[in-house]
Amino acid sequence: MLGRLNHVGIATPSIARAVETYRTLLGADAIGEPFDLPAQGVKVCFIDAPNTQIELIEPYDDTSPIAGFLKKNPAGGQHHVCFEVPDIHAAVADLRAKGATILGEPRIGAHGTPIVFVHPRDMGGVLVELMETPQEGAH
Ligand SMILES: CC[C@@H](C(=O)O)C(=O)SCCNC(=O)CCNC(=O)[C@H](O)C(C)(C)COP(=O)(O)OP(=O)(O)OC[C@H]1O[C@@H](n2cnc3c(N)ncnc32)[C@H](O)[C@@H]1OP(=O)(O)O
Ligand SMILES: [Co+2]
Repeated sequence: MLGRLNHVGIATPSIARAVETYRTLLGADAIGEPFDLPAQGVKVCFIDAPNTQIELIEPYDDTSPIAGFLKKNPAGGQHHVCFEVPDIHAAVADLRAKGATILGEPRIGAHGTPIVFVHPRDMGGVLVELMETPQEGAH
């Protein structure tokens, strides 16, 4: 089931400030345009690294799923890791059969393919996102 690491999600109170940090301290130059994803409650900006992506996420509004995380971590921090899976519904069924808690049902994520989250208590304290592998040619 476990596929490639697609991205590392970083929660931040300000995408603009986080982008500046990655640009000035790490020399990041492949930085996408920020965009809103109200259905997921976040604003998003991708930074390309050679082997994966950094996904900067900022709350879209007060009901954002990352609002609680930022209350506990006001400066932001590492929020989730995302692994690709070939078939999201098969992955969800497999995980549920093994007793894991899946947060909600698969929904379309920032890459346009279905995503779902596994509760951090089942994953050693790490919030894990599973994402159906994009078709060849898509990003
Ligand atoms: C950009 C779109 C999309 C993509 O395509 O990539 C995304 O990535 S969207 C990213 C944001 N969306 C989500 O995170 C959705 C799934 N998350 C949730 O459903 C909730 O955030 C949560 C994981 C259930 C946490 O709910 P919350 O109400 O914020 O927290 P609690 O205070 O109730 O915490 C319960 C428990 O979990 C621990 N926790 C919370 N967040 C994290 C985290 N990011 N990593 C690790 N652990 C986390 C929290 O500390 C609590 O632990 P205990 O105190 O031990 O109970
Ligand atoms: Co993500």
